Amino acid sequence: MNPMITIRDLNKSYGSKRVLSGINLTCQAGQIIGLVGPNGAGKTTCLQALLGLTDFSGEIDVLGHHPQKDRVAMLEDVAYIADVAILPRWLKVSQALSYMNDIHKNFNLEKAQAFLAKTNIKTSDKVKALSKGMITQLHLALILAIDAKVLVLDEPTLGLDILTRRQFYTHLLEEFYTDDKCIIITTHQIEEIDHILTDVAFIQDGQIVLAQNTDDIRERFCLLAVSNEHLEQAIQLKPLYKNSLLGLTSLLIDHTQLDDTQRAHLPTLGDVAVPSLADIFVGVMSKEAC
Ligand SMILES: Nc1ncnc2c1ncn2[C@@H]1O[C@H](COP(=O)(O)OP(=O)(O)OP(=O)(O)O)[C@@H](O)[C@H]1O
Repeated sequence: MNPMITIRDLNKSYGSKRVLSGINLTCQAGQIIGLVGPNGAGKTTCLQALLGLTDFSGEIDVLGHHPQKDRVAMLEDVAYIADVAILPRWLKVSQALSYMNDIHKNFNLEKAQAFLAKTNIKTSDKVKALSKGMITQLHLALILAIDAKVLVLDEPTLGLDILTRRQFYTHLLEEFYTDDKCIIITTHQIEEIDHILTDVAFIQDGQIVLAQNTDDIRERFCLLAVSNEHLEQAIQLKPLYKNSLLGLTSLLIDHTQLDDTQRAHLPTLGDVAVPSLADIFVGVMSKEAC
């Protein structure tokens, strides 16, 4: 099956400043990819290139379209939520709904209304009377009601309270996602989407440093909790990251860096646990040598 999105050797500079270097990424139907990286890593720039919002060098194919040359055709099947939701302040919610219904052939009015019914937003409200979080909710209602094949979400829950953030991800899975679609999502709150991601791509200084299926990545790494007695031996395993608390040290270990004997020896040094994606992210991004 052809990927829905292919990015090959994507590079982007602003003046003399290189912000994306040799990015390669593919996205297949059914995948929910988390593009995760620290501030300024290049996440938004990468999504903007994908959406044809900025020029770039390299190759990008979205559903057979070039994002800049075939942008209009591409956008029929691609929906996008930017990290800043901007809607005209004078607009009424009812007008926003009918506008979307008129201009987008894949917009499902009932879906948007059902989403809004779970919020405090009334169709008679004007945008200027909504709080920041409510404007984000309205924006999400409008975008998630588009029956798009590809959904691109840049920090979609920024500014939402925790209940609404959870509701959003439940809604995303139950009402939007099907296995013939793909979703790319950036967030700083990786622990909140840990359970919905099929894949992650960690980006740092404009480069993908790790891209892997989430099941494989959880098998690849482990968290080893050791007491001081075994610490010296455990450090020989070249952990990516260590964190000491109350006499126990947690070490993030990459199994691929160990031989069979070292792997077998791990449980004799301490408790071995499956790390969260946030643990792995911190370990991989950490520049501190152990
Ligand atoms: N229009 C621009 N002109 C010049 N530099 C820019 C521009 N937009 C982004 N950059 C730079 O590109 C780099 C990547 O920015 P980008 O917004 O893609 O990062 P990000 O990973 O989305 O960060 P954050 O998590 O903080 O939103 C940063 O160093 C930023 O300063």
